Amino acid sequence: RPSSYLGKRITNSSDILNSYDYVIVGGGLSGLVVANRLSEDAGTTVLVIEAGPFDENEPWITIPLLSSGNIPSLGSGPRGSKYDWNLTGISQPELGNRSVKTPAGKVIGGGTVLNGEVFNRGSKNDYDRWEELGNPGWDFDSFFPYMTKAENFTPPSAEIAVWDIEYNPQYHGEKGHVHSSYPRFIWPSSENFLESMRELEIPYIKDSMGGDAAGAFWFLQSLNPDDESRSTSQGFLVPRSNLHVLTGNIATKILFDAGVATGVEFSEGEGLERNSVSVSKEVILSAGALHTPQILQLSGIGDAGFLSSLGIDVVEDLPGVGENYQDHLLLFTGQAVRVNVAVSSANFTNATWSNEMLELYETSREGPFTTVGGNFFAFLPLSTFSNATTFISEASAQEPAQFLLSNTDPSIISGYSAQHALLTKELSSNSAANLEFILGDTSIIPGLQKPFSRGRVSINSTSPFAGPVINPRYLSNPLDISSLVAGFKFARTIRNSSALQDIDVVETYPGTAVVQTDDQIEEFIREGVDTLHHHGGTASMLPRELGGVVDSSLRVYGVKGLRVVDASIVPMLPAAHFQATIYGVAEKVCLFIWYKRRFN
Ligand SMILES: Cc1cc2nc3c(=O)[nH]c(=O)nc-3n(C[C@H](O)[C@H](O)[C@H](O)COP(=O)(O)OP(=O)(O)OC[C@H]3O[C@@H](n4cnc5c(N)ncnc54)[C@H](O)[C@@H]3O)c2cc1C
Repeated sequence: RPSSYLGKRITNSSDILNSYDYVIVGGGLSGLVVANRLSEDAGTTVLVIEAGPFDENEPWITIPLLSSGNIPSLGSGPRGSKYDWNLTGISQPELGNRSVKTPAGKVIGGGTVLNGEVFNRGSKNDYDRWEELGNPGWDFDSFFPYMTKAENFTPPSAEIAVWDIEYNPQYHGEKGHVHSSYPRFIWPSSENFLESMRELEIPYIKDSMGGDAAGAFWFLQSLNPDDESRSTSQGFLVPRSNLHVLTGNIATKILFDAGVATGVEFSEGEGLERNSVSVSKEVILSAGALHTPQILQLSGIGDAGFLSSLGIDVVEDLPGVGENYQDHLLLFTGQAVRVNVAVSSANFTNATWSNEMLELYETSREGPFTTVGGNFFAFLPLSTFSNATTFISEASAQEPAQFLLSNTDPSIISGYSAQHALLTKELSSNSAANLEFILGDTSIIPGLQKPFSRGRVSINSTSPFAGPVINPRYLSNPLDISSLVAGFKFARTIRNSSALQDIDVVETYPGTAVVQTDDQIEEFIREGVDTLHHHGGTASMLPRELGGVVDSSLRVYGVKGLRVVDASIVPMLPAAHFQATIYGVAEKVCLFIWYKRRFN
């Protein structure tokens, strides 16, 4: 990782130009990808405004295992640190009124500095749905080249390849700026997990990155193979004199003149001076799925009645802003297990062993610290682990509107109904995953991939420093808890496979005697389920009559000179961890921007 950005780095707002061709709000994953492409043209001026600072290459960010937060005795990495917005959602009735902490990167690189480094893509069908919802050019085949464009793939080394890790070069890019590679260490229990999948007749996928991702596979990490350190979107910050990066400043609103975005207002913090910068071509909003709707609403774009109730002048009545929120849900507490192998992640409770392994990493970049705690997982269609017919009849009997908040605009109900129909159809698919199973030697964890529940992110104050109100509405559609209950039971089936019994896998928590019946499992899930940090949908790319906020070129409806480019635009989550997809979204939008520049 570059220890610092060598281009024009600005901390004092008086040092920026009065006007730029493009101003990008948010220097996270998407913002930096767009900044890179736009500034390739030396005659184009680009400013990135980022609320957070540059990080300082702290070991709890760069060392994969330390930063993953997956081994409790090694700390929680950057989560909860000064690089985190430290947000919390509002209390959730379906979770026993628990509020869920929602980490989000407040740093150059955004979520890519905080994330768990899992780098994978969904199945073809996951993206084809985006086009089916009315977004031409976003089917898998059209979108795929942009996902690979961002990637800098390194094939598995000879020592790793002996684990049957194979790859198809056509599924990867080699010229992008985010590294994807396999760590130099394989957890010994992975072999048993691999064998247990074979035993349960789950397809083994040699390379899941090309659109066939329903099965079990080794996963890539966003990992720089040169020094086995975290690879972030900071790699896209190529030093150029026409690319300026202003840190430590919060964008407070987008400025409009007669419906055209003319600039951005920003400030170092509450009670401090507000400054502004003009823009001659476009404002690109890349503040992430939790902050983008906040900035839109503060700028007068959102549901007109709601904005007026807060005294905000309406620039465009767009009820979809902040709606259609989706997240993957993970049962982090899962089933804690104990494996009987000499080298397992349980060994980290032994400080001597842990220090030896850290030294191994520091001296030769080898050993378990190169991993994020596991190497292998499975993304499974519903029929693999449950009776899909029951789910299909329950979903078919649902009236979608009943699962949204009572004050939901009719356009959003139409959009959700269209998504609900696609989700229902997928319940019978063998090529679309419904749940993910993270297979590690301290836990077997199910994660919901195709949520039927939809939440909302909004403001309740006109202060840009107040933070968004996050109402994820987790499990508000009961189909989601049913999937997780079935997944919890299947995790026990995996554990009981003879391949895992060969290493004496024992469930240590919650324990079969304590949590046994469906009701008990359900209660256990409600008490423990957590965010998988894949927030999306809050400025969805959908037709306007389906509650959309941006069109298929990611332009905000009804105004000129403003695009949203980040996880907010994803209309339905793919069954995959999110970053590899979002890198593709940010690469793809540049095509539209270039096209407009050349031909308009
Ligand atoms: C803890 C955690 C773990 C994760 N684990 C994984 C994983 O293992 N694998 C995976 O694929 N994905 C993972 N993700 C998800 C992935 O990192 C995100 O989906 C991705 O970063 C989203 O990119 P984005 O561009 O939408 O937003 P971000 O990367 O979040 O960038 C948004 C940027 O905008 C800035 N910003 C916000 N508001 C303002 C404002 N008003 N003014 C100026 N700047 C502002 C933020 O500070 C931030 O830098 C994880 C995320 C988190 C938080």
